[in-house]
Amino acid sequence: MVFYKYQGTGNDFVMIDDRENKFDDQNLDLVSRICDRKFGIGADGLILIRNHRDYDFEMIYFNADGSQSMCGNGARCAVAFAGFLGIIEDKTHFLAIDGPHEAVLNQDVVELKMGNVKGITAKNGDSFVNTGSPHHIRVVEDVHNYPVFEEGKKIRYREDYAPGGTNVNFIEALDKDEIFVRTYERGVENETLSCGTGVTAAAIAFEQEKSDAEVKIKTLGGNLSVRFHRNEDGSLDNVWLIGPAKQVFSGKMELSN
Ligand SMILES: N[C@@H](CCC[C@H](N)C(=O)O)C(=O)O
Repeated sequence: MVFYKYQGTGNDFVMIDDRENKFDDQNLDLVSRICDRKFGIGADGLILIRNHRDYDFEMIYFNADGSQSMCGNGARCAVAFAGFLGIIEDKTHFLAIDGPHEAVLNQDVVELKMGNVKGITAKNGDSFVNTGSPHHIRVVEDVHNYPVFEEGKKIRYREDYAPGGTNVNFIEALDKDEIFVRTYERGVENETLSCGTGVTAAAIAFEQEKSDAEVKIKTLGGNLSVRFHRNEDGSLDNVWLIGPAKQVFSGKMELSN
């Protein structure tokens, strides 16, 4: 089977054109073997692109361990891949696990419209925001030297997030509209270089004053930006995640069960 590898600010994905529905999406062991960095291709996640009657395409996303959720960087990469396959031109309307999304593709840059967000839940000085995937957010002083893996793992498995768990983001303010974000991702069970739903949640938790905001984000894997509109009841719409998505290589894999 032919596969492609994409990365969106260092969050990397195996991409498969599965418009003929040949990939067994119930075989989660196969997904985790493909994503294994020593015994497989290696990636934070695997994405299938499938046909859908009402949309340009459907994105089926798996974390490296085979679990499923919404993936912002993965969706940006899926849009770039759909452009590469000729399924879309510069604008698209596609379906993901959390519902429909719009996106605009401009060379390597993808602007992705996220789902509406209910609001922010206070968590003892930290925050929680669901942007299609669950995200705990903590503001720290020196994010580069913060023990993201150790602290992230503790929060990920906390009882208040059981049984599903949560992703965990640590953020440092760099300027009035700029933050650095590091994320521990559930389903990868490690820090990734960037997390799209995570930086979106972090931007929403960070910028609580303005009704229309744009936040610049730095991650270990590159730069993103997030803009959104906050309604009077605290809910958010017109939430956009913007950044690069690139094909890095392609190859052929043997599919053995
Ligand atoms: N890397 C992703 C998030 C993927 C899903 C997450 N690990 C979860 O299980 O909630 C992103 O870019 O949003």
